[in-house]
Amino acid sequence: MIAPKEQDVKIAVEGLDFFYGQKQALHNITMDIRENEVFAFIGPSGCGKTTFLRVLNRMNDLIPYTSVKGSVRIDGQDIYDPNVDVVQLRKAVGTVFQKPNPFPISIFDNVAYGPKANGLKNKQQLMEIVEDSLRQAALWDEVKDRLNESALGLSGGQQQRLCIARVMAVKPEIILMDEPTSALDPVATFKVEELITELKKNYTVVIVTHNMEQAARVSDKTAFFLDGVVIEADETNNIFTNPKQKETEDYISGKFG
Ligand SMILES: Nc1ncnc2c1ncn2[C@@H]1O[C@H](COP(=O)(O)OP(=O)(O)OP(=O)(O)O)[C@@H](O)[C@H]1O
Repeated sequence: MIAPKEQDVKIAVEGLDFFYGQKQALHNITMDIRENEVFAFIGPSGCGKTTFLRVLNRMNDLIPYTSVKGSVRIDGQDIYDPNVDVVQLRKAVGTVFQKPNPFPISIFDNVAYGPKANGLKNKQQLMEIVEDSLRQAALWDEVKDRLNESALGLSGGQQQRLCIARVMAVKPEIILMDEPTSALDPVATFKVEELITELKKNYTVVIVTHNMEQAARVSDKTAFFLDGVVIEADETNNIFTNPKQKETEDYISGKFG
């Protein structure tokens, strides 16, 4: 019998320590995230989930007094190498934030913003990218007749899918999502969760969530963080049904958090 092909490692983190000034927020994290997988980070407030997500596209560089030890490789390349072009890195590794943050311009211009900033002027090509990105974000049918209207007129759930389309438009390889549904109602949350499952066909998705049911629904792998340490990372099913560590079991059974 031929063994199924192992998915390629997309993000390889090794011995990662992270500091805000003197304060160490992440301790010796080693983790592989594979291509076309949805990887969820769970854990109580302040345990370092967002900090670690931001390590993956050097967003923490924007905060002074931070420092990193260890390595993060994407497709084998160390992203903390001084020669890395951070702007290119953040295009390849896009972020969707907790609160939808569309620009106060039209729906079309929101999605076209990145490609235009990269120098694309051809109207036909821009239109194709906008349509394609909105389709991938499962928003096209809802907005195709109002592309020139302000994005601020969309519902919260539509705005979040617009922000996902905006990330898609610059053709990333990895999408980081920091509690992407925490500001959304259950129907909008369901749509974004469906979308995440669809996105993994073409992208690697890393998601921070407070919602354990959400992690169980959308992710292939889950890492449980506690006080800046990854206590356990495994297939999501194992984490929720057969955790190896007592801390994980206590957390998922609601004993703390
Ligand atoms: N800009 C900052 N400066 C100093 N310390 C920070 C900063 N941001 C986060 N921290 C600290 O780093 C630790 C990890 O925070 P982080 O936001 O990564 O946790 P989290 O698990 O994402 O929390 P939450 O679930 O509440 O968003 C916390 O102790 C936090 O206070």
